Amino acid sequence: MFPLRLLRTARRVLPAKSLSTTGQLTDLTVDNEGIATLTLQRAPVNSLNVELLQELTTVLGQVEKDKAKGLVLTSASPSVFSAGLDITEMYNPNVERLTALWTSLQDLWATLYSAPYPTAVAINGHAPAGGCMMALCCEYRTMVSGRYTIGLNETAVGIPVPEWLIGTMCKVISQREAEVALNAGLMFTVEEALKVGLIDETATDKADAIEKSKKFIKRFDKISPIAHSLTKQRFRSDVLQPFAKNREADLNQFKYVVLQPEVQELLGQIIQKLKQKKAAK
Ligand SMILES: CCCCC/C=C\C/C=C\C/C=C/C(=O)SCCNC(=O)CCNC(=O)[C@H](O)C(C)(C)COP(=O)(O)OP(=O)(O)OC[C@H]1O[C@@H](n2cnc3c(N)ncnc32)[C@H](O)[C@@H]1OP(=O)(O)O
Repeated sequence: MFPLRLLRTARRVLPAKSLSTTGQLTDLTVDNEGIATLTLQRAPVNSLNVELLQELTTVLGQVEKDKAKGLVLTSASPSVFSAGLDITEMYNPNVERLTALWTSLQDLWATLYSAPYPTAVAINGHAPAGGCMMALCCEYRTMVSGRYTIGLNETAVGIPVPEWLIGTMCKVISQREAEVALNAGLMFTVEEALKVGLIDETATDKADAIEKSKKFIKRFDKISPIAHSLTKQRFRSDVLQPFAKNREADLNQFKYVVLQPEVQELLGQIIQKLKQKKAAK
């Protein structure tokens, strides 16, 4: 049996104003064709803390409920799509908050990865770790050309990559490319990302990236929503189903790893480095 939420029967085209909302950390607008644009706006780098993760999942639920034609994800920052998980949430953490952080990340991944509507991302800047994760969940990736990087660098910050995220990456680039990159926490330049297929096309700027993303969403105008959502589900179910069974173990492993003294030391060093970099600017 398929989860009921995947049986998407019709898309509604509502006037822009009826669906648009602005949360504190995100902005949702819907154009006249019914395409939703969700913008991350947690300055300065859209790092994913508990509140941003939860707000994103709530807004995605609203996009689904309102039957938008599709979703474009982007960021309000001029040079960063998202810096990934908020490192300060993992350093000397309160364990309850650490639990909420990982549970909220799991919720966001599961909701975006299994979204029954078409999804595209306009990556307008750096997209390390959790930033790359959100991009990988979408069905189409456009990235603005420039000196930006994208990739899953978790091992570089002392965190092993969970199986569901490895699975998500291996659906997009070859297992060989993924293994080489993830084991060493390598980041890709825009050109490298295009070459390995991590992104689908480049864009000249954010407006161009959004336009290209919308063009992708419009490909589904003549496709039955049920045919689209069930086919998407079938492609992704081998990653989604084991994840659903192992959520608790995944959470426990994350907490165990993050609380190791050597990981705490590494996170402290990264925070220091980021501070020094800022001071040197
Ligand atoms: C089975 C086992 C389970 C365990 C599995 C666990 C995890 C795996 C999977 C996925 C989850 C995701 C994990 C993560 O996302 S970890 C986070 C990794 N992120 C990074 O390493 C990015 C670090 N940041 C940067 O590289 C750069 O900031 C940037 C994004 C390239 C942007 O550079 P720019 O020059 O534009 O800005 P600054 O560097 O000057 O930064 C400005 C400002 O933002 C602060 N900041 C940057 N990144 C973060 C961050 N990730 N969290 C919190 N804060 C961040 C930085 O300190 C500056 O702050 P200031 O107060 O000085 O203004």
